[in-house]
Amino acid sequence: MSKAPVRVAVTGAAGQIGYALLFRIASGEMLGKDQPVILQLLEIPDEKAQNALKGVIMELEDCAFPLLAGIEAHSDPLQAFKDTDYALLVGARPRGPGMERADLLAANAQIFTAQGKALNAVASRNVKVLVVGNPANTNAYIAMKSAPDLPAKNFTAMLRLDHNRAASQLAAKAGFKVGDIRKLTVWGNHSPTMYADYRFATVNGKSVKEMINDQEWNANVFLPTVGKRGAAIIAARGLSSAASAANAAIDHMRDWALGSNGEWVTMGVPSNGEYGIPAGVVFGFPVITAGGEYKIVEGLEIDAFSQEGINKTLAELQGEQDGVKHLL
Ligand SMILES: NC(=O)C1=CN([C@@H]2O[C@H](COP(=O)(O)OP(=O)(O)OC[C@H]3O[C@@H](n4cnc5c(N)ncnc54)[C@H](O)[C@@H]3O)[C@@H](O)[C@H]2O)C=CC1
Ligand SMILES: O=C([O-])CC(=O)C(=O)O
Repeated sequence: MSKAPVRVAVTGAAGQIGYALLFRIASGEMLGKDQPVILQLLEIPDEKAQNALKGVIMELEDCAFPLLAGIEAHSDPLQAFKDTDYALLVGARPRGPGMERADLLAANAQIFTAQGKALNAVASRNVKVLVVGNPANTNAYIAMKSAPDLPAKNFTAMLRLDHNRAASQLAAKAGFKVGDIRKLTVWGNHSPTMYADYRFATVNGKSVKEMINDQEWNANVFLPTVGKRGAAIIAARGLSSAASAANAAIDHMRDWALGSNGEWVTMGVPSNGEYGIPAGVVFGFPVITAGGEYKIVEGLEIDAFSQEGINKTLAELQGEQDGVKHLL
């Protein structure tokens, strides 16, 4: 018997990530090739954006995806989030050339307060929320705080792009297939301060750290390359990453919904105090997912270099949170 459709809300649906994301959700890449979906798309109440959204919907129709059970266009989050099972909060103001992420904080805080409240009012009580729009961790924190009737654990931020970037850099350096890496993680904020950590990573049972054996490369090449990759793409393309961001969003939601088969993945999730991260801070952690739930991998040894990296990204996140306190 075929499954009942689930509702997937996507904000910023007419933007560049939306354009790389919606077709993959509708084709079953996110929730499985047997799971029909209803897309509930949100754009700002602006004629140009709403027209662009109409065009995207025409293209979705023209794909004749068998799993696409319905498409809705909205300009009000209270309608877009009605009964939604999954919410991908992409819509936000992207960073342009020379712009710092901190500049985006105030503009985006307003958006995520309103959207958190709307989710609280009308979404499924089990809604799984992924925040992509930057600053992603803090926006997820704002949405979570604005939705007191929903479980805090259901609010997550996207660190998967950083994770995937780190995996590719390591594979290129050590000469293994990127899909063979296990036990990689990225701690902290989705920003240049993130701490990508391959101390536990293995390829076919062999330690990646031992394969590379180059702390100077780790500190002075690998970490800055991964941390500044978003800016490098903006400098090259004149636009921020879109296809790779959409791909990471698919990876994040797929693994959360369908399980990671015992493997580690990185998700930005509210801390329960693990690794000394204060409770409630939305932080990148290694997690294992199963049965629609994630579990933070605990008990990993944190050496002095890693502790310094974690402290730095935590301090940045706490600074961002302090900056929005008055809005919550
Ligand atoms: N977490 C991550 O790893 C990454 C995050 N990003 C972030 O994702 C966000 C989206 O990026 P793009 O799609 O490239 O931007 P874009 O500017 O192409 O599209 C954003 C869309 O969101 C819409 N929007 C703005 N405010 C909205 C609201 N309140 N409700 C609904 N829709 C709204 C805009 O009208 C626009 O169509 C940006 O904040 C960007 O910085 C981008 C790459 C990676
Ligand atoms: O850097 C940006 O503004 C876009 C982004 O989050 C990324 O590519 O990681």
